[in-house]
Amino acid sequence: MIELKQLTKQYGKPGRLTTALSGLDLSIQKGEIFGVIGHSGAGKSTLIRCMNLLERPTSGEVWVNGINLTALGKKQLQNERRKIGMIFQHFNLLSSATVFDNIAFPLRLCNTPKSKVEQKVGELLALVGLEEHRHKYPAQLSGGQKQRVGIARALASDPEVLLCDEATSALDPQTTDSILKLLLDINRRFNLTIVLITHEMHVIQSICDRVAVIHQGGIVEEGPVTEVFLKPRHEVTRDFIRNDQLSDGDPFTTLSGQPNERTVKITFLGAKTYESTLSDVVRETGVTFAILQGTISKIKETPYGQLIVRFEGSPESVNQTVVQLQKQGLDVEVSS
Ligand SMILES: Nc1ncnc2c1ncn2[C@@H]1O[C@H](COP(=O)(O)OP(=O)(O)OP(=O)(O)O)[C@@H](O)[C@H]1O
Repeated sequence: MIELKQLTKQYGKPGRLTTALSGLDLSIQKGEIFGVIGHSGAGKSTLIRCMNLLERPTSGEVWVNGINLTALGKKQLQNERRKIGMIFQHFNLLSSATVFDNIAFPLRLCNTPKSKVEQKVGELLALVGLEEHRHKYPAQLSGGQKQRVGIARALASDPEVLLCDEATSALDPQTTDSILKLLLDINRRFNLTIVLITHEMHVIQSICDRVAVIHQGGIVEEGPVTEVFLKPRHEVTRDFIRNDQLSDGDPFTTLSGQPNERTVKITFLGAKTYESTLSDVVRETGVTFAILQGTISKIKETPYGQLIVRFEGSPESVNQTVVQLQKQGLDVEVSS
């Protein structure tokens, strides 16, 4: 659906160049919600703005729906851009236009008949839950309502892709969740491909199917959110997860065990999260355990659990416990 090939973007003049993206490759499938996470300055905004050529890459190609946007002339690019909606952190609404007129703007731009504009904007207002606010101006709306207008406006031209540039970063946690829910609903109803950039792991965890971690203009880790979130490989990814869980130290890496103790990290995914595997196995092997840290939560709709426990028992019975847990399909990592 979206293919970025060897994308490079440099700003500035020769001799004083900043490289925002360096030879980045990325592939996003139709109908998925794809998140890009990275720290400030990593290149997120540049990346998402290159996807509709709001920002022209210095080199490389941007393919959307089988069309190489980077090779198109002005007119053709304008046509293709209509299929790519975008929403922004600060909403970018026209302050002197009503909610209705903001949403109608892209339709009027391409000379849509008045009755069709009325009908389409009416449908979009219902979709984003703003029917009662159609005559208000942006200044009379809350942040969440403004973003709903932004979403409705982005959907007016029936796009195939929706790009979200830090769309919830200016909102409080509750409003963020309601906007994320709306995006998920739109994704499912219309099979709309959604690409979002964020610096918040919570956003990725709530609605994304896959995630890429961007650092210094390149992708350092990429995969299904369940994999990247539960088994982060890159230090930057681990950083995001640690900060998100507000943990002030990981007992898995900071505690050293006694000879008859072993610290292990057990990861439960899906239905296994709610099964009694751990207590069944230790009852059999005679090992005792203390829970040092634990989380049970969801990644999108998939439940998961992660426990850091200290097993105590003979080395043989502890080893047997680990093997048994793995046999039951749990992911068990033993601290070295
Ligand atoms: N118009 C510009 N001119 C010069 N340098 C720029 C421009 N836009 C971005 N940069 C630089 O490119 C790099 C990537 O910036 P970008 O805004 O894409 O990062 P980001 O991950 O979106 O950061 P943030 O989360 O702070 O918005 C940074 O070093 C930034 O200073």
